[in-house]
Amino acid sequence: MIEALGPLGMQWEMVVAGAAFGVAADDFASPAAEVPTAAAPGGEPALALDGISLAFGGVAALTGVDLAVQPGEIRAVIGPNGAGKSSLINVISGIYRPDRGRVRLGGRSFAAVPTERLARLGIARTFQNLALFPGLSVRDNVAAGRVAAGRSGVVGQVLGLPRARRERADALERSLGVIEFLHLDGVRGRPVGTLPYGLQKRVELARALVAEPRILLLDEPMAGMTATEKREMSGFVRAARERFGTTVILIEHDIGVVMGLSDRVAVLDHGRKIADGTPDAVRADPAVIDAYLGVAHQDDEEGDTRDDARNDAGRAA
Ligand SMILES: Nc1ncnc2c1ncn2[C@@H]1O[C@H](COP(=O)(O)OP(=O)(O)OP(=O)(O)O)[C@@H](O)[C@H]1O
Repeated sequence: MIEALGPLGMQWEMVVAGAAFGVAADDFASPAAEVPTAAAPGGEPALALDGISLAFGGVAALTGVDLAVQPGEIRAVIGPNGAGKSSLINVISGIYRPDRGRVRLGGRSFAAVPTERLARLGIARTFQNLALFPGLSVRDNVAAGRVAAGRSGVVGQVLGLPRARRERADALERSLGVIEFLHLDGVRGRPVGTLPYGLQKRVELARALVAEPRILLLDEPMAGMTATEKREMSGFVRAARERFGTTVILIEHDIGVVMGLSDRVAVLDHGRKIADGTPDAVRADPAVIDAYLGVAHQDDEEGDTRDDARNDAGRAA
């Protein structure tokens, strides 16, 4: 199957070079920031946040946020604009270092998650704004998601050493499996930039899944999609959880999608977690209704008729 694909040539080297710095930086992670946790067999969450606080200047983005996500759970984080959702996902993926609190992952506790080791910690993510290589094919974009899992390094890749060749073949084979799983076979040779937006978002999901992450962070996976595309995407996220046992944490503005897809929903407001429970419990929670109705009321006063998260959420509450 791999031979039939032909060589990827320079495109593959570009992908490898793009990912190389993250792999090399692994050696420089600060050991002081990482503490083994006491294992709690059977009860250890896939991911836990303990008392996370983060401020930008005088603005408190997150205040004392706790979150425990169980293995295999689909967990949404919602909240009005500016509630702290992106900050939370950026703390989990190591882009932001919290001022206080710790992140527990895979039996380790971190003051700051080492972002260059995300793949090895079993975390993959998608981005709010697409972060694909538009000129590369779907297949090569998806294969790029395997690069950080490789151990041959950029020199081995460029020199075509045996281990690098094996890793490359393995990456392509696994990519084809995920491409088939997400029904992207028909476009696998197409440059990603020529695909409709909804399909590009699906390619991003494929690139995250090919790393076989234990935890998948989805940052607004349905943004800009049509209702049909959102339904399809929800089905693929659910199928991914079922097939790979992946734990999914998603930020999503479409409350209808969130309520239909998630096992549990955490609600942020002004950087604090105000609710956390099943979709039905959260929908009926007076604190959530207050938070969203307050925002909706403010919008009315401003004459704001945007179909954004605040209005969606207000309707849902
Ligand atoms: N890099 C930054 N520099 C300064 N302030 C920031 C930064 N990132 C976030 N903030 C502030 O922190 C607060 C939380 O922002 P955050 O983007 O996490 O919220 P959000 O819930 O993701 O919002 P949205 O739904 O609009 O994306 C806001 O007041 C925001 O202005």
